[in-house]
Amino acid sequence: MELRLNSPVGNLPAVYYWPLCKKKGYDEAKEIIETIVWGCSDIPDLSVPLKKNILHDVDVTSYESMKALTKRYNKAINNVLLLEKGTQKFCDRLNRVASKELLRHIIQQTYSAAVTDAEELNKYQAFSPDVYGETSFDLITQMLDVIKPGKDDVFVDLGSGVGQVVLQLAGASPCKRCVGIERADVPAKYAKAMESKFKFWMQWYGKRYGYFELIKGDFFHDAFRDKFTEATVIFVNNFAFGPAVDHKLKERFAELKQGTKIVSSKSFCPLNFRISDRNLSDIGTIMIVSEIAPVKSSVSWTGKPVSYYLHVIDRTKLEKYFQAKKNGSLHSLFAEDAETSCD
Ligand SMILES: CC(=O)NCCCCNc1ncnc2c1ncn2[C@@H]1O[C@H](CN(CCCNC(=O)Nc2ccc(C(C)(C)C)cc2)C(C)C)[C@@H](O)[C@H]1O
Repeated sequence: MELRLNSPVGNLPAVYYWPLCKKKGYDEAKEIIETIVWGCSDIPDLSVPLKKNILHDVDVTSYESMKALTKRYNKAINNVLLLEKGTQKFCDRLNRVASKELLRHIIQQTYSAAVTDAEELNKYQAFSPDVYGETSFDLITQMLDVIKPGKDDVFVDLGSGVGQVVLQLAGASPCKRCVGIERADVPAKYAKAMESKFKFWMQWYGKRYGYFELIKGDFFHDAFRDKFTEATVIFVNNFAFGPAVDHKLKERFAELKQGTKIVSSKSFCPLNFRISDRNLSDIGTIMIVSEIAPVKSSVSWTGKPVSYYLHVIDRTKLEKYFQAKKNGSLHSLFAEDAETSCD
């Protein structure tokens, strides 16, 4: 016994099977109803019938009631598609960027469909993937408001897990490429399913998304050196990384393009780093670091507000240092204040 939902833009329908799934954090009947609401959200003519007729008097525990609900929704969608066929109205709502809230719903729906056994994913990760919509989604949205990536940007998530951040960037930003690199078998396996479910749902709603790839591998592997050199925006949730990994990342950052932005949960260089003859090999000599103030919601599990760090690659900092040194004005600029080093 199946329940079908027609695509509001005439693409392949979504198919659910009865009995529906209902477990911690995943209620398929609720998802069907939310998907019907979102499916109608771009069609003004349906906003009244949606409440008065389509969603009227639904019993999610009864197959007949759910079947009748999907029939009313599919009939309404078919009528609209027939009316709009070939008109400007149809073109106007096709391949637009999804709203933030719709994208949140799509990433949740993608995760629920792709990750069939959430227990298999280790749960100690900083932002456990099964509550992505309630936690990380807003944080990433805030970072996008700070970074404002454009159509010429190439985004990389270092250690991308099942790929939710990459999908959010692909759906919410104009980046020409979004890349995730994940080495562990289980998340990398689920990332494949996430990719296909995300593409299905974005087409179902008729929403646009940028080119993205979720790669399996260790981001330190030589094969991925070009992923660093081509990147212009890098996110790395390095809070739990050890000094060895952070050190090796700094070696990769030394090869980044001028102007590349790195956002991380632990800074790669002290905020008050000052170039001196004693720290010329530190990564701080080629990057400008700043703290991104936490929003109200971003408290960590310790309850205290956490900060994030923006690093911008700027080699002119080093050039200015040598220039100043050359024309001897250095000692006046940098009095004998405490020197800091990066490592
Ligand atoms: C030489 C050496 O020491 N090697 C050992 C270390 C290997 C390092 N190389 C790795 N390569 C590929 N993937 C690896 C390697 N290290 C570990 N991961 C994977 O990262 C995943 C965890 N990810 C999160 C997955 C979801 N993506 C996010 O949460 N992204 C994200 C990014 C930035 C932010 C902000 C901007 C807010 C800071 C927020 C979220 C983070 C915590 C690192 C796990 O699935 C790990 O398997």
